[in-house]
Amino acid sequence: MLKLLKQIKGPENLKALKEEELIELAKEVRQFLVQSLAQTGGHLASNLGVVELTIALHYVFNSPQDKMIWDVGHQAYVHKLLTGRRKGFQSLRQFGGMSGFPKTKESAHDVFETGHSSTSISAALGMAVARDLKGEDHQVIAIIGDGALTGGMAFEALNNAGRGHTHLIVILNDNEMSISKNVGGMVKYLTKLRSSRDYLRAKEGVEDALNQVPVIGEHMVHTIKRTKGKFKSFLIENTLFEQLGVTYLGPIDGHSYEELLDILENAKGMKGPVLIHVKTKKGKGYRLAEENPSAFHGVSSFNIATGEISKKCEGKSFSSAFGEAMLQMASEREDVVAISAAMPEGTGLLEFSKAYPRRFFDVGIAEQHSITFAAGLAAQGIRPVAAIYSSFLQRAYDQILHDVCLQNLPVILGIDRAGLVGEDGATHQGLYDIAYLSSMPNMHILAPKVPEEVEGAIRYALHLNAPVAIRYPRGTATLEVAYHHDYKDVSLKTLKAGHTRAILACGKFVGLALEVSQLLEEQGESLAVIEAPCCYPLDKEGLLKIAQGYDYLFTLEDGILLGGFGEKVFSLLIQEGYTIKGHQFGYESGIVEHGDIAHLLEKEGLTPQKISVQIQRLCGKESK
Ligand SMILES: Cc1ncc(C[n+]2csc(CCOP(=O)(O)OP(=O)(O)O)c2C)c(N)n1
Ligand SMILES: CC(=O)[C@@H](O)[C@H](O)COP(=O)(O)O
Ligand SMILES: [Mg+2]
Repeated sequence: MLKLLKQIKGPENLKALKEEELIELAKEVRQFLVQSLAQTGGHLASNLGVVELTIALHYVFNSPQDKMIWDVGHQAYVHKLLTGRRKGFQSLRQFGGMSGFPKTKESAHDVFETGHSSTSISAALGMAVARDLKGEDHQVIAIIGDGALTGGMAFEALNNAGRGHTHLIVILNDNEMSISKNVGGMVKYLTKLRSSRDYLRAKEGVEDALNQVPVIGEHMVHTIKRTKGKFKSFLIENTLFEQLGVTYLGPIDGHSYEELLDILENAKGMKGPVLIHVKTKKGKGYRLAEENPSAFHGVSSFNIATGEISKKCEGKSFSSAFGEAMLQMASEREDVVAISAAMPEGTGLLEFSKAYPRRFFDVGIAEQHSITFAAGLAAQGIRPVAAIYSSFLQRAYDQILHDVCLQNLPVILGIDRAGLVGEDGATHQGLYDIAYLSSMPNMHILAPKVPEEVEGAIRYALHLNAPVAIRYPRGTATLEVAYHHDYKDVSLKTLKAGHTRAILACGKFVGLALEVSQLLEEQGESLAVIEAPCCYPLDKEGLLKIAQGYDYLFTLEDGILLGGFGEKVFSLLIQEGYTIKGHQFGYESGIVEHGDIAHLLEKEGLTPQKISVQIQRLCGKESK
């Protein structure tokens, strides 16, 4: 059982294996990944696809002297396994356990942290230039997927790399998949490269060898044998990459060690930037994942035989409510269109994409573009709704400010995964959106507290005719129907009366505020609960009434405190000449690591228990 894998405590043990043993090792790695992730959950399909590639990389290169940068980083599990972290898989993505992404603190082999897409080539180029400036001698390798290559930054980096002579290696892992099927012109181009035999021509060090190989026919595949070895890869000239100044090698079979070891060994000695096009199969080796890679992209624990997911979301998620509401809006208004940046499943827009293919736009992993594209649509009278996860929307800060808000264009942002997302960790927690959006002119931020309010929020946003962000969290939330409202107006709403003290909350955390109030009530204390359906701009009139009616005001938000909702509340009160005692509850630190949400909230002091104790203390009372 896992005879070879168990011997591997680091890349040196891998290097001690014979080439023939690598095939068996790949089997063991796949077996381990499926069994382990069936328990813990994680990013399965992408990792199953890069088993041979990662083994070959660690066989040929010397990590950590040679630097490997994993784009997105969700496919770095095999790298973790080969660099002494097998035991860490027991606690993968759990609170206090091993991260699902590369982490510099976790291992010297993780040289650059990722989580968001399309950063690897820029970082690799920076590291390669630093190496040359410092007179060092090592390799820098970026491993980027075809999905991540749809992100503009990857092209900015290639463009930059291509104009210089800095040596770096870019591995393009092409499995024709993003989370869903990959989309766009680049994908078509890669497909053409995968199948084309017209371009084949030898290049660089193999040109001499090529001259000695008889030309079999203009359109036939040239097998190029290197004098020193058995370099059988195809070298295609005039690719887009070549024209940018990056040597293109491939495409090769990413599950064949013969091809992988050969090409990696050769790429080491080449000059300038080199891109190796590697074809792989997402989900390889686990039939269910091969057949449906999207379903096994990111999973929670599952049954290996049936693929059935064990932890199901109970109740309707905010994302599904958003998807349903968008279907409804589209049926009512012809001007409504939906935009996704490579996340139609995650954002609940899959049905919309099928029902309204002409009004649905998956732009790839291109958040920046998605927003300016939406601005263009809005400028011409269309009503675009772009559904993007909170943390990925950070990519589009200036597009929202410069292209949408300054022109006051009616672009609606469906900000999914706002607040804690849990297991994906620091790179993915949606903590910053209120802080950065509320400083933008003309922007409105709505925060439905239950999925049932999402449709009302979209209707209200459409009626506003201005930039509107609707933020809602991962998963679901439930509250008694009596607390729901229909977003006909966004004035502050008192959900529960109280005297002297009030808590003002927004979004899903309104539920938490109600729990705090309940707990205090059980101790004979009162705390009024007030909801802000719109976190920004604030309902000034309503807020001034609160300042007059209570001695203490507490705010509660599922976001970072610095620049957040609470800060805006207290700052407005100060501006208006009011002083009120109180406190802001939210995330004090800008970094919240991975783990299940319950543990994270406990650590952040955001449980009913901890908040109520804190409130009592701040009011100079003992908790009972
Ligand atoms: C900026 C950003 N947007 C969206 C995502 C969500 N996301 C994670 S992996 C992924 C697909 C990546 O596809 P690819 O790079 O081809 O890797 P594969 O999963 O196919 O191995 C997406 C869209 C992200 N991590 N970062
Ligand atoms: C790696 C990545 O960024 C995505 O796969 C992300 O993990 C998806 O998150 P959800 O599971 O919340 O859709
Ligand atoms: Mg891919």
